[in-house]
Amino acid sequence: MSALLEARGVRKTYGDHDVLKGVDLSVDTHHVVCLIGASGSGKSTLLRCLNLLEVVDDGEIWFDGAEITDPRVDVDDVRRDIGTVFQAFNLFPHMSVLDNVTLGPRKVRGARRGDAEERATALLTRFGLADQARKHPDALSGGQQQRVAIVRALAMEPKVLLLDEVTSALDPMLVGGVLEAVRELKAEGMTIVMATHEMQFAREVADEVLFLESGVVCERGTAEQVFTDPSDPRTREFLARHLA
Ligand SMILES: Nc1ncnc2c1ncn2[C@@H]1O[C@H](COP(=O)(O)OP(=O)(O)OP(=O)(O)O)[C@@H](O)[C@H]1O
Repeated sequence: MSALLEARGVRKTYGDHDVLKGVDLSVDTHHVVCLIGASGSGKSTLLRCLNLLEVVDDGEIWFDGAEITDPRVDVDDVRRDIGTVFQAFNLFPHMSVLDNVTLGPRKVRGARRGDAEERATALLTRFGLADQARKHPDALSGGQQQRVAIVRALAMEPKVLLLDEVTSALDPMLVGGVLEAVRELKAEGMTIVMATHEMQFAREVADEVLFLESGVVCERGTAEQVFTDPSDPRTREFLARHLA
């Protein structure tokens, strides 16, 4: 079976800074792929290339059997199926939690309000947010807001979820609840690509781990291989600092 989402030789340059230097990535359905690496190594940029928020300078992105970097592709169509959750939750502050979650299904997928609300309520309940549905985001903790952002992405029924440092902006006390939500998604078989600084979590959930340094994938393998027997000295050095 071919991969659901692939990057083939992706290059991205900002000015004279080569941020991605020919990155290959292959994500199978139901797999969790974790991107690890130092700040500035290119993890977020890679995720932004995968959902076409960035235009790649070279290489291709393939999704669901089609090359989506082909200029004839409708970007909005593609993004409907690729859910993305960012470090800063990016909820609409003037809308209730429920409206934040139902907006996409109603406006983009054309769902009826009643159906969208029913589904949103079921998702909010599953992620422990049923009591928050009528509140505005600023009445919620950062961890709750991030779980709403995950629910909002799920409400669009994406085929893959891209998670960009979803716990980095959170108080350490609130990280656990968000990681638990990701754990649940994995258990349900959601396909996920996740950039993270949470090494223990990556080790626990990843089917594959990619270690990026300066826009190059230095190491890739199962979590077991990468975390217990890394072959590249740069990975060893990084993990020695971050697994301590
Ligand atoms: N829009 C942009 N314009 C110019 N440079 C950028 C832009 N976006 C990212 N960069 C640069 O690209 C490099 C990679 O950034 P990126 O955010 O992808 O790294 P990262 O591995 O996700 O880092 P972090 O772990 O801190 O999120 C950094 O040097 C960053 O400054």
